[in-house]
Amino acid sequence: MTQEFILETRGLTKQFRGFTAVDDVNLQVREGHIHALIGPNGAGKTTVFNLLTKFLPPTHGEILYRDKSITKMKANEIARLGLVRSFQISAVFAHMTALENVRVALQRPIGTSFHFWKSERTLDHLNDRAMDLLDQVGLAEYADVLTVEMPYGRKRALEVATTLAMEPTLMLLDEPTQGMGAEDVDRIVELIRQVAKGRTVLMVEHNLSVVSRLCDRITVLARGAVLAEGDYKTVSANPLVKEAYMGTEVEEEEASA
Ligand SMILES: Nc1ncnc2c1ncn2[C@@H]1O[C@H](COP(=O)(O)OP(=O)(O)OP(=O)(O)O)[C@@H](O)[C@H]1O
Repeated sequence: MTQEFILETRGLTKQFRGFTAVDDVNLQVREGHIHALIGPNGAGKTTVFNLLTKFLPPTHGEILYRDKSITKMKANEIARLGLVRSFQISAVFAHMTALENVRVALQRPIGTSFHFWKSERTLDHLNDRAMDLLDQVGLAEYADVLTVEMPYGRKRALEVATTLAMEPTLMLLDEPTQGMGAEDVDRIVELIRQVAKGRTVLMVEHNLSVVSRLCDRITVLARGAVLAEGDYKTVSANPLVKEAYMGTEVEEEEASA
């Protein structure tokens, strides 16, 4: 039994016309952890995420969620199980307010079932729940602000709120601090720490300072394969990781430490 792992991959492989983008990856994500997937550009991180969230079918291998194979399931089916990927900003409606966006997310159908907010609860309940989610991500004061008018970092927080609306057990975050200034990064780090309470988070993240502050476990990918795994101290001291990151973030991190 491997109950302690909420998500596992076994021999996960993706080939694009003979090019192996993901090569025999065995990933084990422990329940309750914040787990990062890192690696240099082109390492296969996004492809792994796309395989996990059913945007792509694997060429070989298996994906298990709580010990059950989800390899052949569709995106909406795994969302119903609680495995939810944070939506990109493009999926947030620019000309709706923050509150309206969260309400839409709460009413989003997942497969054949609807969130219970949709049918049985009154609009007031829906508003209360949406406000509660905005509050959780520190956006209460932005409730009536049009999304298009919100600063970038706040839009990313809104994206987290719309993901929370799907009631994830395992939340997949795709580069949550990408393109952010230091102040927004700090805010998002704190936000992820908050929302990770009582759930598992798997994130692709380039910012190694964020990874070192947040993550319990890190898997390093290089050329599609797992290069190293462990806590930040262990993987950042690994010579293979240093070599893969030559001239990039790990060295810069150390220089600024
Ligand atoms: N649809 C596709 N068709 C062909 N090759 C692809 C496709 N998607 C990804 N690749 C290739 O697979 C490799 C891994 O790409 P991927 O985007 O998963 O890496 P990544 O680690 O997310 O990189 P980055 O950090 O730059 O986002 C790259 O060489 C990429 O060119």
